[in-house]
Amino acid sequence: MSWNLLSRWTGPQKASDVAADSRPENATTTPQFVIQDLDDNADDVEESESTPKAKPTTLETAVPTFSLDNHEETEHTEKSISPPVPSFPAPNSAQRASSMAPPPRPKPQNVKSASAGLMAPPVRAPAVLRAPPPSTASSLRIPSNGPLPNRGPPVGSQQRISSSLSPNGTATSVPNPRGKVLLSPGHSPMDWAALIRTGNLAGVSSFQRVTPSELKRMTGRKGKPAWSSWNGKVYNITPYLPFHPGGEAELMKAAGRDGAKLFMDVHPWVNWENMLGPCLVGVLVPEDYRESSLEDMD
Ligand code: HEM
Repeated sequence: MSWNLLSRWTGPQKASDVAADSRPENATTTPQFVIQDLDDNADDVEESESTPKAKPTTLETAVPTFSLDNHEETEHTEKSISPPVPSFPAPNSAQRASSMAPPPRPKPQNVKSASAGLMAPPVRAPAVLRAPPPSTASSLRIPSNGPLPNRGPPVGSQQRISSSLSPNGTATSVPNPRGKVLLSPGHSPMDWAALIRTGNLAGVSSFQRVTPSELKRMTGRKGKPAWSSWNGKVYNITPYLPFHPGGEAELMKAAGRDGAKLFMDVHPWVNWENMLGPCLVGVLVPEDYRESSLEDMD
């Protein structure tokens, strides 16, 4: 059956050329029949050539079961199967050869009475291993002389004298960002307040009429006093120079001229007239005051 069909499928003839009597009873010209027959043919070939084929087989050996009773036996089996754990680095390896030797074990101290339970005192290192004494050139060494850090200005210095109370117990000024200066002892604002209570500090015997040219000559230099005008009045600022918190140089800028603008630019809150009242020399008069006054008398 199979051989006849095979010769026809492979030949050039059509299915209609095949004789009706040569067809099997259930044979048709549809491909399904052909495929079915091919399958049958393949089975025949396989069976005839005995190609190895997987076949369901029944297990002849029983499935092993485990129980707690044979625990030791199982462990032993695993140990014997698993490979030995290698130590790292492996012996004779480069890592092992180059690695540092383990630190030596500390030698037991000479403990006289171990039963006492006390630790032995630390062993002093040999002198060659100890740090050398600090040399005089070391910049880290605390200086034996001079001011120590965070201990304030040196004793007897100007900063220490004027930074707190003065020797006579009065407050003194300290430098600050505004431009205050250090005042010498005995020249605090309190000292000035005490001084102006004593009387006249103008340096003149009587009230003066001061012309601008006269004011200009009173510069505080070449033995002359320092005068300055404020609101038409002339003041002798010479005695106040060492008491001025802004410094003598600053105050001297107003000498021989009107000091109102300089004064108000720096400290408009300060009361000039109250502070320099006993220093009042006189009033500022026009330059031709004498001539005009003489003319008025005529
Ligand atoms: C002639 C009359 C003057 C008097 C009575 C006087 C008085 C004072 C006083 C009481 C202070 C302390 C102010 C404070 O603590 O707040 C002071 C500070 C100062 N004064 Fe005068 N002063 C005078 C003129 C001047 C002039 C003419 C200048 C500048 C040209 C000047 C420059 C300063 C400066 C820079 C300070 C320090 C900064 C400050 O304290 O604000 N002063 N003066």
